[in-house]
Amino acid sequence: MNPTDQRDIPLYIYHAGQCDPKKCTGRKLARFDLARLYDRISRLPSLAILLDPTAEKALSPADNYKKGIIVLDCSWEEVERVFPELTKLNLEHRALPYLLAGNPVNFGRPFKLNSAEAFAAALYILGHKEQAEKVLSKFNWGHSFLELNQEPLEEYATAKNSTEIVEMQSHYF
Ligand SMILES: C[S@@+](CC[C@H](N)C(=O)[O-])C[C@H]1O[C@@H](n2cnc3c(N)ncnc32)[C@H](O)[C@@H]1O
Repeated sequence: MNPTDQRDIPLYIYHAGQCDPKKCTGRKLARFDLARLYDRISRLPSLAILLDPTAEKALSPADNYKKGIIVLDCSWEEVERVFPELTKLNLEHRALPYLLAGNPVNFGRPFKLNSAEAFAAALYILGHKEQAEKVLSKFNWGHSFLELNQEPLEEYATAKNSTEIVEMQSHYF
């Protein structure tokens, strides 16, 4: 497990402008200064981790997160089109392991997390549990995400590497 670094990990959102601004969890995090919002790809910090549901490699505590974590806030219908466009950037693409959405839109659906849940899951796996809880505290469904996923999140946070995370997730299918 990573030694827990008490400093918050920088969180970035690339906002593709495809969702209802009133319901967008990424915009809400930016309003609370918990994440920084970008609407231009060129501004994204290089070498950061990009949470990409189409990535081949799973996020694990072995990943270097010092440059921050990026979420791409776009419509789920656009995911297959938009993520490949970002492969030209110098980012570390990582998928999250099996976890259930706790938000009312996709409640109980595996892998289909919203932006706030994706950040919280990554933070938890990387040993930044307090920051994960701070992110989720801004949403009235936030506790559901942690309750639904407590056991896998705790287990994933002990993994040595991506291969181990992939093995672990098979316990929850
Ligand atoms: C598709 S957007 C939808 C955002 C939603 N409209 C909202 O208001 O939060 C969710 C983003 O969270 C991240 N994400 C969600 N589930 C993921 C997974 N299983 N693996 C990696 N990233 C994931 C990705 O960056 C993805 O683009």
